[in-house]
Amino acid sequence: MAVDWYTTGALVVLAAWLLWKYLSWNYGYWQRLGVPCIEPSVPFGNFKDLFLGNKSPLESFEEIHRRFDGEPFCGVYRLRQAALFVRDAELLRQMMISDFASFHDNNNYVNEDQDPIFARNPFFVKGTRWKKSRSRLTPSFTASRMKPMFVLMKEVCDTLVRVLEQEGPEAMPDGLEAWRLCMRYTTDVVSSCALGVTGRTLEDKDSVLADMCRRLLAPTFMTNLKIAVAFTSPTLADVLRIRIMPLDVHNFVYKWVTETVAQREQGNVQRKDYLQLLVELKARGYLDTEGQGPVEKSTFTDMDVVAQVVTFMLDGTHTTATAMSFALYELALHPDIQHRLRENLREAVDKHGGQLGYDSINECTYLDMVLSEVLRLHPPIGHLEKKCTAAYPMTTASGRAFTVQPGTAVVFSIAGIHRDPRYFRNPDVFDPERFSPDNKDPTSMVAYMPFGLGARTCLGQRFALSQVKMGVACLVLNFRVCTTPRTPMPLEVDPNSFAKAAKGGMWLGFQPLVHL
Ligand code: HEM
Repeated sequence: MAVDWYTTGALVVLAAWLLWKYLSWNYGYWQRLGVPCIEPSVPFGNFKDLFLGNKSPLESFEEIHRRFDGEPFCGVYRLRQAALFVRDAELLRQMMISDFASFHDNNNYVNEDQDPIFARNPFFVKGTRWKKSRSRLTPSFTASRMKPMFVLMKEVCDTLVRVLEQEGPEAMPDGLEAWRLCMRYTTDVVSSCALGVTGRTLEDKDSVLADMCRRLLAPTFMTNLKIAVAFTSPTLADVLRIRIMPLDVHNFVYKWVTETVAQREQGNVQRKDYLQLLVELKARGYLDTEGQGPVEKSTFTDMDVVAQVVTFMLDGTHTTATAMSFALYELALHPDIQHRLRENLREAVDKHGGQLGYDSINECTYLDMVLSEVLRLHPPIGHLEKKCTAAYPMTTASGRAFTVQPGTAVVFSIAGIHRDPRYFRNPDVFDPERFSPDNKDPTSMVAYMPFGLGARTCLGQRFALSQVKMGVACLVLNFRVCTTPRTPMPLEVDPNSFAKAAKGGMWLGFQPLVHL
């Protein structure tokens, strides 16, 4: 049969044109509403560098925040999806706190069949299911339930010091990669506080547990790509059967947690840890709210227990290891601040019988100031994405009214707001004094949101701060943290990182202090 080249050519051109039309048909959306936006390009919209793996999500969103200087919000396109990008801290508070009913869902998606564990993480749960899950878990994170965990954290801190006394000097002149070190610490703290088991990842950095925790949300180009596709187009994610958690990691954690639960149930073992609360929740269907409100009974399965342990393992290790390693980095770069912190910590510890723990940590205001500034300059979660759940009227800067339609993604850059000179003077400078109780500027405090804002604010904030403060305090009290020839200066963000990470690693030296 003779090939009709004209017809074939015409069909190819038509198919290409239809594809181009399909990918770009939404690109006039913001212009039509009079919302300022950047010209998008097929097929990536305004996120070409993110999809090609040249920039991390944190940097991509921060860059857009900077580009729209003077605008309270703008429109962006990710692939074909039109999203409203909010740049104004007051407006964000209005939308996410006062008008929460219009934005109660996060703009994310995981397929429940492919990722049953992630699908139960409160971060991914939507609507009334989220409300139920949040109220079921909130009692596990009260201050009174956190206090006994300081004793467990201190045990891990002692191991950290012991291990570092051996590894630190051996690793010179390059020093140690601080994120991995902090990840070993946070993994051991979380294993101890959440599961009541000794993680031993500090003693054995190549342990299976350390590997599994790192891979729960492996910072790779493929992970970022899968997340970007799933968040932008759930239908495409379903068709491609996208799974975010690797299958071997899923199988490992499921077996590990259910076996531990069975041991507790059979042996009637009682411990004061998070898993015990979940076992109680599974048995009774509710947790004691310590007088905080009425209790509602619900079914809590083995998969629910596994999912909540993984939520703790994932959210409790990666973000906190990031915060802790950036704190050590800034302290290495600012020896004067490190010295002052050490003096303040010594005073607080002396005041409490030489014990590093709940009381001395809460006593040390300067530690709180340093950490607050670290979380401002280096928020581990650089941007957030919400979904409009009820039509929301707005007005452009030029006075034109429009409505944010249900289903529209509403995004904002925490990193961008935290470095916006409207809210923080000399925003790129590391200066803990901003958070001194006498200096706190109310305008800055409105814009400070490392743990998010509103009813969906981070559930583990108390635990996170306790864990990072204990880790930083024990290191500063026992070592001089310093830069080495391999320390990244200036620091470049790893384009594959989801939570902020330094490209090439965060190399730092730890010189043991002589205690007289
Ligand atoms: C420095 C460490 C951490 C940072 C910076 C951080 C930050 C955040 C942020 C920005 C959000 C989104 C809040 C929003 O949507 O407004 C969030 C949510 C969440 N975080 Fe954290 N987090 C940290 C540690 C932890 C820890 C240790 C846990 C658990 C033990 C945890 C559990 C959660 C959960 C369950 C949510 C979802 C809450 C919901 O949607 O209801 N986080 N976190």
